Amino acid sequence: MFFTFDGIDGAGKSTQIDLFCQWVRDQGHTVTQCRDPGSTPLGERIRDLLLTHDTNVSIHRRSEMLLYMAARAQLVEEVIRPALGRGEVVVSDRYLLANIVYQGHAGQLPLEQVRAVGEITIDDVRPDAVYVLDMSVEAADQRMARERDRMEEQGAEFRRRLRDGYLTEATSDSAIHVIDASQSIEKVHASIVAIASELMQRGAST
Ligand SMILES: Nc1ncnc2c1ncn2[C@@H]1O[C@H](COP(=O)(O)OP(=O)(O)OP(=O)(O)O)[C@@H](O)[C@H]1O
Ligand SMILES: Cc1cn([C@H]2C[C@H](O)[C@@H](COP(=O)(O)O)O2)c(=O)[nH]c1=O
Repeated sequence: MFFTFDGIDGAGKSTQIDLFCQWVRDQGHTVTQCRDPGSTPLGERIRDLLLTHDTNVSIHRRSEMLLYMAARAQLVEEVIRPALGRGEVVVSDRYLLANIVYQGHAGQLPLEQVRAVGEITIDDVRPDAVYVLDMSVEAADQRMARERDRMEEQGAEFRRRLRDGYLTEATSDSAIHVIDASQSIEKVHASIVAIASELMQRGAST
């Protein structure tokens, strides 16, 4: 099975992914954990380009969208598809939804273009569940007591469009589960596990 985690920066993705991967292992499964962009040599180079502050490198929003897409195409072919083929559970820190929301809804590129290129990158490798960790921008900001990367520096208005974008996408895609990330770490984990348990049981019985 394939699970992805997404949401605005600071909502607690890393914390929940670690807990979730451990829970999946405790159920007796082998887990392949990856991040988008990243987790391949090409993807990690692209990640560096996209997230590092470098005044000598300007990145237009369309170039940004395509760089994220290229990293993901490589991730699918080098990591995700092979792991699913081996029968492993794949857990990805972000995936196509982030492209649609960051570069489409918040970056204001035409959504139909982002979706169309996105379909090329994933080549039918779709998550069984997409967890969107949702909380107010102000509360997430308070959790981000660390140095911000290039994407995280885009201001409150951009971040508000991100949150709205995630919530909008969730209304039309039944694979997306919006989780109230303002709850305690344990409660957020329990909500995530409840959904995964049901999906895994359903998968085992078909
Ligand atoms: N439910 C929670 N309640 C209170 N604090 C939390 C909760 N979840 C995470 N935190 C804290 O908030 C901070 C940010 O968490 P984390 O690094 O998991 O989120 P993130 O910034 O979304 O992740 P990423 O680095 O993948 O973008 C950390 O200090 C973490 O301990
Ligand atoms: C996949 C993807 C990601 N982003 C943004 C979202 C984050 O700000 C960074 C990734 O870093 P994190 O460790 O996952 O927080 O990149 C994006 O803008 N578009 C994408 O497709």
